[in-house]
Amino acid sequence: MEGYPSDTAPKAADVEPAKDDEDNDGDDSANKQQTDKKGGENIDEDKEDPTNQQQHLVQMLRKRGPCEESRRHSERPHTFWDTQPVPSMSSEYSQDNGPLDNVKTPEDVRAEPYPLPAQFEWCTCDVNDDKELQEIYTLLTENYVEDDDSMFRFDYSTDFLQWALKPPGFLRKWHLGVRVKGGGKLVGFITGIPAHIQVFDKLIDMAEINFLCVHKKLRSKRLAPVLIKEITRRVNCENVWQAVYTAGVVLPRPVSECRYHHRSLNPKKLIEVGFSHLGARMTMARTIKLYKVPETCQLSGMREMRKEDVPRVHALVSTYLKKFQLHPELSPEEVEHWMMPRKDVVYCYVRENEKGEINDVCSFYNLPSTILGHEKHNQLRAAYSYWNVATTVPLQDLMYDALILAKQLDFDVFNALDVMENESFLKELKFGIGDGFLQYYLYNWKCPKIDPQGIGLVLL
Ligand SMILES: CCCCCCCCCCCCCC(=O)SCCNC(=O)CCNC(=O)[C@H](O)C(C)(C)COP(=O)(O)OP(=O)(O)OC[C@H]1O[C@@H](n2cnc3c(N)ncnc32)[C@H](O)[C@@H]1OP(=O)(O)O
Repeated sequence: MEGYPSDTAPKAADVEPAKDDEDNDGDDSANKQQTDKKGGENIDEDKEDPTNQQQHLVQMLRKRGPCEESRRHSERPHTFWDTQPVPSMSSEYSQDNGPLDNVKTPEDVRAEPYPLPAQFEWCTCDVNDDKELQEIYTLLTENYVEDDDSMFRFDYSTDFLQWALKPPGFLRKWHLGVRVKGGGKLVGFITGIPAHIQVFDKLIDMAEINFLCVHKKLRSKRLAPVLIKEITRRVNCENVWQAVYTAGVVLPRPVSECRYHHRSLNPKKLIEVGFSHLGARMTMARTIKLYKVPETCQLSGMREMRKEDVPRVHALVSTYLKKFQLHPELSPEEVEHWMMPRKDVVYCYVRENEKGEINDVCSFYNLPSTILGHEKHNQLRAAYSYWNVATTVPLQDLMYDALILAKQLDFDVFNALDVMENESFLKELKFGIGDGFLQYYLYNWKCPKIDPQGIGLVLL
């Protein structure tokens, strides 16, 4: 997937902290609140109620819908997408749940790769080869998703790419590259990984498509449609006819429109680098205090997930995900792959009770961004909320510990989409709404539109 709130922006909106946020400044101690008030920083002195201001701003942002650029993008003709089996922008959402194309077999699939402009050639990338992995890393780190103002660019690490691209059953030929002819520089990339995705009542073998990237010097030359057609061909050759993907841009046609929310962990740095801004009538000191979290977990029994936890974590996660209209059906091996902690890549914690039982689990992954052209800071350390299941405590309490753990790991910001049951904790835990959308898409599938709360899928 792509994870900036829209291709447009990773930046949190300038949301002033709500008054009740001030009253709940991280360690949730009543004593502390009193001290604060005594301490002379009279947070209630403003005539306008900041709670109302925040709600007003959130409502405005919600009403505004996709940013203007995305809207223009969606209203123009789509030379490529209009030829593909995706619902058109103008049609009503379907009440059915099924494929758009006629049923085909791999024998119907074109045998030869699609032609590329003369100076380029296809390559199948080998992420087990350090040199090739480094080439992919360089292409992405220099050319992948940026915010609208080109202040930040995703910086997926090589370890992250290995993890993202080699789940159980991965196919090397779905790691597709474009090189300058003669084994030259890698200039284009797109990947698929296999997944079983449930959409309403149907379970479908799909490809999850990600990491579409064309070198900056080769933009707007219609290379992306060729990459998409060739990955489609390679996926179809395996008798797979549907795909799921996310993007910041609006294309024909989202099955769901979700939003990122951001929780500052290191507000000073976030403000210094322009990710967020000091709210009106806020000082840096008050902002730092507002976002302070305790040093240690507040729930008892929180510990890192271990290999022997896999069966139980699988049971918890797979039962939980069934609630959502769009979700992956994960095998125990997939849960092990996606959730076992990997340093600097993915973090997963379980809550074990006195009887040694595990009933709650939270996880987040590490996706930093390069900060472009900043003299003091060059990397933004962002944790992204992943699979979280709370059965013995409120989800909010579990996620509060996730924030604490992310802070211990020195993350600057904790990002979460409004998918699954995340709305239940976003406001209380002082997340600010992002300024863009993340669109979810299905390829060769029509179905009713799904609310963010019906989405049980997080793509990397
Ligand atoms: C069954 C199996 C199916 C498998 C496939 C399922 C589909 C998978 C689909 C891919 C899922 C990817 C999931 C992710 O990885 S989302 C991440 C996308 N990557 C980036 O944003 C990185 C930075 N940007 C770039 O590298 C380039 O700008 C890209 C490569 C994005 C476009 O290159 P360029 O800027 O040089 O443009 P062009 O002249 O070659 O081509 C223009 C055409 O491309 C359409 N376009 C632009 N952006 C996207 C986009 N994000 N998804 C789909 N289509 C996109 C655009 O609307 C236009 O078509 P049309 O509007 O005229 O019709």
